[in-house]
Amino acid sequence: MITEPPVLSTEALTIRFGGHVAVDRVSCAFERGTLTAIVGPNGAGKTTYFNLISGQLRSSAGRVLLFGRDVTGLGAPRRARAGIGRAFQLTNLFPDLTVLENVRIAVQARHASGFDLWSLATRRRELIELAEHHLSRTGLLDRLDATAASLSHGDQRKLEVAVLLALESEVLMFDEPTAGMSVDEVPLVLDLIQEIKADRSKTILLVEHKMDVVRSLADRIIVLHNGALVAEGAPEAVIASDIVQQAYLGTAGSGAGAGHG
Ligand SMILES: Nc1ncnc2c1ncn2[C@@H]1O[C@H](COP(=O)(O)OP(=O)(O)OP(=O)(O)O)[C@@H](O)[C@H]1O
Repeated sequence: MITEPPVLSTEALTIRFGGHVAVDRVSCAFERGTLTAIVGPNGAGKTTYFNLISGQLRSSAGRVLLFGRDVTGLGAPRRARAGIGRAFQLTNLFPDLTVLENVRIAVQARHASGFDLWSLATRRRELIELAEHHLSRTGLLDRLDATAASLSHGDQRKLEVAVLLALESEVLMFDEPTAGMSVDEVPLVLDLIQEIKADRSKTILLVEHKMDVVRSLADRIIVLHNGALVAEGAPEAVIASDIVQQAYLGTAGSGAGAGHG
C-alpha cells in the first residue's frame, strides 16, 4: 500500500552552536489539516527548531522534508516558495504599499506563469478578486487602501497571514502570534488562526507559551526540552503528564494554568 508522505517532517534534525546542542535529533511529522503546538521552557529550542524548518538556520545534521522531498539544502526564500510560510517576519510586507497591493503582489507572484499579454485587464481583475478573497478571510476588506505601515499591530498580523494565504503556503508557522499585542488584539489573531485551521487544508505549527491558547487551538502538542523532543500527544494528556508538569511547567499537579517566561 502506498501511503502519502506527511506535508512536513523533520528527521533527526540537529543544530549545534559551538558545543551547545540547541536542537537535538528531533524527528516529527506534521499532517495536513492539523495544528501542532510546540511548547517547552525558555531556551528549550522551539524558535531554533522553527528557524531550521523555515530555513533561517542550516542544520548541523538531519533533514527537513516537504511532501517527502528533501528541502534541507534550500535557503529560506526557496523554502517559502516551496510552501513553508512563516508568519510575522515583517519582511513579508511592503510597508509603503497598500493592503490590497501587498496581497495582489503575492497573488501575482504565485500565478506568474501563464501570464497572457492580450488579456491584461481581465488578468488584473482576477488578481484583485483573488486578493480580495484572501483579505475577506482575514477581515481586512475595510482597509484595502491603507498602507501596511499605517495598520495597527493586529491588522499587520492579519495582513501577513493574507499574504501567506495568497502565496498558497501549505505550512503556516506562527511563533508566539500574540506576543506584544494589546488585550483587544489578541482574540482577533487567535480567531484568525482558528478560522484558517477550520478549513483543514493547511498544516499549522505554533510556538506558544500561553497554555490557554495552546489548549484552545492545538490538536497536538510536542514538548521540547534541552533541544530534544520529550513528549508528544493530545493537548490535555500532554499538559497533564508528569513530565510536563514537573519539568517544563514547574508546577506538578497544579493543572498547568500558566506557561512560563
Ligand atoms: N544563534 C545562536 N547562537 C548561539 N546559541 C543560540 C543561537 N540561537 C539560539 N541559541 C541557543 O539555543 C538554545 C535554544 O534557544 P531558542 O531561542 O530556540 O529557545 P526557545 O525554546 O525558543 O526559548 P524561548 O521560549 O525563550 O523563546 C538557547 O540556549 C539559546 O541560547
